[in-house]
Amino acid sequence: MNSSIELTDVTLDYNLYSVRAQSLRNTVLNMAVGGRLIQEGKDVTYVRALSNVSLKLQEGDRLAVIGHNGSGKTSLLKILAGIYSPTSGKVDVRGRISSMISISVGLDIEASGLENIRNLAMMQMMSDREIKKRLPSIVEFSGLGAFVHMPLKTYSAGMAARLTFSVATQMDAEILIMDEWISAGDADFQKRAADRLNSMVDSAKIVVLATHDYQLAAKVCNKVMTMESGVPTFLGTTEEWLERSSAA
Ligand SMILES: Nc1ncnc2c1ncn2[C@@H]1O[C@H](COP(=O)(O)OP(=O)(O)OP(=O)(O)O)[C@@H](O)[C@H]1O
Repeated sequence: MNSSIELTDVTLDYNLYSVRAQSLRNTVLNMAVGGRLIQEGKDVTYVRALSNVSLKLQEGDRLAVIGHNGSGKTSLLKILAGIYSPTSGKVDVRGRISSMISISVGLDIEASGLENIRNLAMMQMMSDREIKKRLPSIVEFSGLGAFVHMPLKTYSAGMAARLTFSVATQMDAEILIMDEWISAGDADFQKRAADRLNSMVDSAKIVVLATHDYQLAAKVCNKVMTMESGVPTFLGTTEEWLERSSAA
């Protein structure tokens, strides 16, 4: 089966259960940073993080999603990864997805590194057989050694990052969804992490990468989508985008 992504008029609202708009009286409700705050009566009741986003990607496409803080990049990736359903519109994603956005959500600080690796792998939809097969290489790549038997609460931030990265990048993804180019661990680990990410990007059929880094976008991606307040402001090839940016 061919991998593909098709979004049609996708809108995503986050309900806020009413935030008194009076406290926002002196601020402009909709600014360049963040999604659109939607007001009903006196209260702000939801944030429109994505507004009528349509997108078609096929095998070979590497899309960079670029925008200010709060413009909707992560929300879009979460929709693609199936973490959120859209408020309206249609999402059709075909292919095995590896998403490197929400993986650390499933960490259990009381459990050992090894138990956490198993849990995270299960959340990545790996089968028991696959986990068993891949466990040694996940542990080896993490470089955590005997620490994999210790509870996660004894880990430094960098050690925990090594663990999640090692699991997230162990799958053969057809569709790779990334929120920023992950840089985990110390200098030595970062070099190995970059090599692994590069090879994942090479072998994935479709890549979607949210980034603030224009150079990285131009290097890795053949398509670019820019976003402002949840609205796509440009969608085209990287060459077109570079031409526009240099003309602007
Ligand atoms: N759980 C939530 N509840 C309410 N609003 C949210 C929630 N998550 C995100 N938002 C809002 O949705 C909008 C889009 O956020 P999103 O995280 O998608 O932006 P982003 O482009 O990824 O930002 P950044 O570059 O800072 O990571 C923002 O206005 C944000 O305040």
